[in-house]
Amino acid sequence: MNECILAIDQGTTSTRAIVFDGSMKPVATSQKEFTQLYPASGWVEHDPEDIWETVVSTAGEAIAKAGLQPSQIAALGITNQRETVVIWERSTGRPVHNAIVWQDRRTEPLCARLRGEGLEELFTARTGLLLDPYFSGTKIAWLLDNVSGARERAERGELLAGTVDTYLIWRLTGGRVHATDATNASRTLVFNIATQQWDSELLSILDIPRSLLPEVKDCGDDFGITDASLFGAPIAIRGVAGDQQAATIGQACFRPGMMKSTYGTGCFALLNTGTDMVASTNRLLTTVAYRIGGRTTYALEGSIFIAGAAIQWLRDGMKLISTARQSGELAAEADPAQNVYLVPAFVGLGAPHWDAEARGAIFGLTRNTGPAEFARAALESVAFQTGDLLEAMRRDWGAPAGGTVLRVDGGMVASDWTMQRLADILDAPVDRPIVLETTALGAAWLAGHQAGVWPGPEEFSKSWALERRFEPRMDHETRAAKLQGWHDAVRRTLTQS
Ligand SMILES: Nc1ncnc2c1ncn2[C@@H]1O[C@H](COP(=O)(O)OP(=O)(O)O)[C@@H](O)[C@H]1O
Ligand SMILES: O=P(O)(O)OC[C@H](O)CO
Repeated sequence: MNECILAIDQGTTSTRAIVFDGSMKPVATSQKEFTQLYPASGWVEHDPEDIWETVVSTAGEAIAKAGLQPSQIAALGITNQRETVVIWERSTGRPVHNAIVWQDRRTEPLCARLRGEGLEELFTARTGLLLDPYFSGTKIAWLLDNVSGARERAERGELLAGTVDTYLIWRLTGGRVHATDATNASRTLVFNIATQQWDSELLSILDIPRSLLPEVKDCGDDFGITDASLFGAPIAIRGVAGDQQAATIGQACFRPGMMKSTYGTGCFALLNTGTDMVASTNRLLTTVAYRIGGRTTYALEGSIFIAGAAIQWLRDGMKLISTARQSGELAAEADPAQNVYLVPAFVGLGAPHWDAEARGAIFGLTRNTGPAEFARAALESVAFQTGDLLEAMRRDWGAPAGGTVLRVDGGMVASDWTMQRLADILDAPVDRPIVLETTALGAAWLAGHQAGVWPGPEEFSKSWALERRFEPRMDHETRAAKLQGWHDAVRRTLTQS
């Protein structure tokens, strides 16, 4: 029986395709970066054609590297950068504009107007989100209002919209399937997470025609079959989830209280809250963790916009290092007596502050401050921000029975120094698994399970294996002093108190 699964992980800066064998191990990978477009300050776009090209080429390459015929792939799972939106022509598949990326801040004036009209509470109650430019809804509204003829064409039913998964499913199936999954839908600002339906009142506030939007399916479902001409044989698309939710699945966080944090460009921590839709009083998001067999599991999410991107800034902007790996080596040389704090609000601050107008700041510089202190401040900022998220989660949900254990993944967790500092600042163990491609693994599991060739959640959970646990080692006084310094730096960076 064919038990190999292909996963496509369409991320913010690159696309990865990974083939997993029947024992759920990655056997072949292909990765391609693509161009980031910054047409104006605070704007971030992707050319959908770039996204498409990297998906098709990496998928083909991964299948070939695995030494398989496409017909030997049991199913395809898709996971994707969330919130990023595309609008395209129903008849040709041609996008009417570049994709507007999750990091893009152009819709802050619209968000501010809606907040000013007192609508945030309504949006939060229905969607679990906040009125921040991060989410898809205001981006769709911007496209309809600013692309010539788009609104009229949308009203005539000529256009379709979707997050990146939806756009890929449309193209992979040769324009036959317009669908998304519940996790991606839950990031759009127009999806009611309690009823699991598009919300007509929110759609009307944002003036988005319902006909633009896809059908919302379970994460493991029938999303159609890829056009045979793409890979040489049709492949069934059986799993879809937003990348942070896929990582939650890949980390086997299936029980309430289990938590993962992914450190890529940004950092996203998700706490499984089971069937409880916990409303945050600490500015966290309530979101769909996964929907399997018609049953919705929820999560509390803390989203930080800059994590690894701060290391890219050290490398490409400041030119203090030539590889990301050097950041940890440099940080280890920093002077313990210097208290330098970086608040990486390069594109505003996400959870729990949600200050779109804040910008990055550095505090505590002296004549002795050098590259090592900058590197430590950048890496520590990731630990401090995670600490703020976990504190908010504790307030909203309480401490998990048996104490907090954080499962980590993403490019940055390669840094032992950062993981140790994370455990120290959190005062909690940090678990790094052997398989770090948890996002792709989560999508693969959804597809493999749905296709009936991979085991259920319990059996899958047993395959999760620890590579290293980082135990907290910092003394109480040092941690308390550092946290105080960090909170003081954040307070001075915020534009609103
Ligand atoms: N050894 C390291 N130390 C610190 N940061 C690292 C290290 N290796 C990679 N990174 C950071 O991790 C990020 C890449 O992680 P990845 O999970 O591939 O991101 P994404 O999926 O968001 O594109 C980059 O921002 C890079 O700066
Ligand atoms: O593509 P990543 O890994 O940077 O993840 C982006 C998130 O999905 C944004 O919400």
